[in-house]
Amino acid sequence: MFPDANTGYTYEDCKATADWLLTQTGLSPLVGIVCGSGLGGLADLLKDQVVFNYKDIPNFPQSTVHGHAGRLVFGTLKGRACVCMQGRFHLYEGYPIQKITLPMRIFKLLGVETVLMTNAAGGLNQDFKVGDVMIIKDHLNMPGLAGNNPLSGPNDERFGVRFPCMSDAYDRELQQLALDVGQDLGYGDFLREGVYCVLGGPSFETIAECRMLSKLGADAVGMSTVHEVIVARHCGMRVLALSLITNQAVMDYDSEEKANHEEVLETGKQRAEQLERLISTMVARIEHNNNYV
Ligand SMILES: O=P(O)(O)O[C@H]1O[C@H](CO)[C@@H](O)[C@H]1O
Ligand SMILES: Nc1nc2[nH]cnc2c(=O)[nH]1
Repeated sequence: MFPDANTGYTYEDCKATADWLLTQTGLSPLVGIVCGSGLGGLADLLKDQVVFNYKDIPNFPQSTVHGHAGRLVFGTLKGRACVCMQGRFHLYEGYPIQKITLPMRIFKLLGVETVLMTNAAGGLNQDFKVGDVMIIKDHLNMPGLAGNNPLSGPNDERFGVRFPCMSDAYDRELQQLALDVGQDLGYGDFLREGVYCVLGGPSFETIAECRMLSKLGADAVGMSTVHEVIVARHCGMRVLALSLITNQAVMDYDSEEKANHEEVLETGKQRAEQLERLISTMVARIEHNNNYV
């Protein structure tokens, strides 16, 4: 379970991949986007695309999950240079945790300052409905609490400090911007804020686990994002993360509901257009001197 120090990539490995990408694209993006399960349509909005299949990128893992296309898309969104992961990596795919978070360090070395992430998640908060979009304000990192943290192993100060702070993991100004943009677009009815809990997966939660996570303060549960957030914050990028509530977590022994990936992808399809508009409007309003227009 504990990552071997040797499974990490060196700064030079990451730099070689970033330089390889920069040479091919000539585009230095300020915004990086990570698409969750079934939410990869966002990448299709980029203009003047340069696309790489993950299998062609040096050091990159492969996407193995349905709903994660496995393409890195460079281009412009609302005139801003962006790079978009159409598909992310998860612990349950069997990759070491340093490997699933490698793209965050590549983002940093490409020049990215702001990372916008999406994911599909189960709703634990009884006030949430399927189709709600939760702005993540904090997380519970279950694999991390058990010792599986992407920063385990030797620390390279060129990326960041040995003991990074996580009380400011989710940028408060970006959260406010998401709320403002959501209100402007008329999405107030389905926009929520809350705490995301990451588990290892791939099995969904038992009823007792859902009840426990809810008591611990989690509003939504999933199998991703947090590892990427930790690595992105370690190297100084600002982060906003959004959870699409694709299913209600089952909390009741009388319930007939059963969590399944098909429902997750189906809800993604239904809300994709609004999520894409929310993110692309945010991209247009992010300023990179740390201000927002
Ligand atoms: O978090 P993303 O990548 O959106 O995917 C979520 O959806 C899958 C389960 O349906 C899991 O991989 C879970 O983490
Ligand atoms: N762990 C977990 N991940 C999800 N991804 C989408 N829905 C869920 C869920 O209910 N549980």
